[in-house]
Amino acid sequence: MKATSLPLVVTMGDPAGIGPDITIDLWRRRAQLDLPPFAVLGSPTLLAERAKLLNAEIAVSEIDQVSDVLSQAEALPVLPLENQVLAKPGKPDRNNAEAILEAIRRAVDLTMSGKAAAIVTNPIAKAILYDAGFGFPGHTEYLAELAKQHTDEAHMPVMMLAGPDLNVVPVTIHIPLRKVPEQLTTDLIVETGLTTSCDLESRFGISKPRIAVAGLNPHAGESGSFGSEDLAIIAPAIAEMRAQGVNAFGPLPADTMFHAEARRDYDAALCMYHDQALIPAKALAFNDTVNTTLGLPFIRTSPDHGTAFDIAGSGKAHSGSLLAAMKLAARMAAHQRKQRHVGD
Ligand SMILES: NC(=O)c1ccc[n+]([C@@H]2O[C@H](COP(=O)([O-])OP(=O)(O)OC[C@H]3O[C@@H](n4cnc5c(N)ncnc54)[C@H](O)[C@@H]3O)[C@@H](O)[C@H]2O)c1
Ligand SMILES: N[C@H](C(=O)O)[C@H](O)COP(=O)(O)O
Repeated sequence: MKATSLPLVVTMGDPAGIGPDITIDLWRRRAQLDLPPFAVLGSPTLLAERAKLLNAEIAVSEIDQVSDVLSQAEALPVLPLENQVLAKPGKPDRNNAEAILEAIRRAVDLTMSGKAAAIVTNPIAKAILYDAGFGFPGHTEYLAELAKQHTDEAHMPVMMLAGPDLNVVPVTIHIPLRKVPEQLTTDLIVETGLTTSCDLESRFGISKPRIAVAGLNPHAGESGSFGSEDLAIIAPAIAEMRAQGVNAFGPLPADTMFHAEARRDYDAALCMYHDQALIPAKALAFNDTVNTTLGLPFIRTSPDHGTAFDIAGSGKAHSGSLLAAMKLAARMAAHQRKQRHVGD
């Protein structure tokens, strides 16, 4: 494994999903994959059982602190959770909710206290957590709340799906489609665009990132004939972003902005709702795209897929997106370290 100054922390995700499977698969192939060092926040027993089920000949070791990762390379290093984890693959259980959330909380604590370089989250099933009283739509919004608890400042989290040939940002995220027009405001688009531009520069090293802004309606509204939001809400947001120094342009008709030639013109596409952004990203590169949260005081990445309960424990889960998430987290952490050195 590649030496970086601090390891990553990888959360267990829903233990009944494919998080354990893909984590085990990457560990099994760690030498050939040149993985950054990492510790899993999860259940050593569950991971050992899942490895056995998958016929993966790996050892699992319980560690006390993240730094123990650096001195042992033989067994998958796991920081055990205080909450109990009992899970059968493919059978989500709300009794695991506390453990799932504990892993996320502790990952933030470890990263904010400087013991880990970045957080990589395995997928969670949101409905299970809602049943158990979880009050946030997903990781993205929960991580912003945890960041606030650490810093006493509000943070607006921005979801970006980063793929080999396409970065997309949904301005509205986990809301019903019918609520998109009412929640889409010029201010929200501007704030999302500013964070995207700033973090593409500071975390990805892209100088003066080009931000293509999608329209909401067919043909970006066809001059107002197919809807008013493109002219009344999105165009003023682009003007404001440009006034604040962001290299933004649009609104573009969403159906023609994702083909290969169009993608060469921008570094990220700012999209108006979840599926407008995530469909092209996942269609182009499902196994290589990473979900990352911008706008927070720590680095977080995640695979672009969900818990895939239908294939958990079967050996069919592709681990490419988790691999890409780990590598991107390590790359962003290294970039941040380099920038801090320059600033010293
Ligand atoms: N980062 C996250 O925590 C995250 C991301 C997306 C969805 N989810 C959650 O996951 C749950 C299930 O969501 P879904 O069914 O819409 O999406 P999903 O990504 O879990 O599954 C969609 C389909 O893709 C397949 N698939 C997914 N990942 C795969 C992989 N790595 N290898 C091979 N096949 C794979 C699944 O078997 C399934 O057929 C939901 O509760 C959702 O909220 C979580
Ligand atoms: N919207 C994401 C997707 O569909 O891939 C997913 O739900 C993950 O969201 P969080 O990272 O907020 O859990």
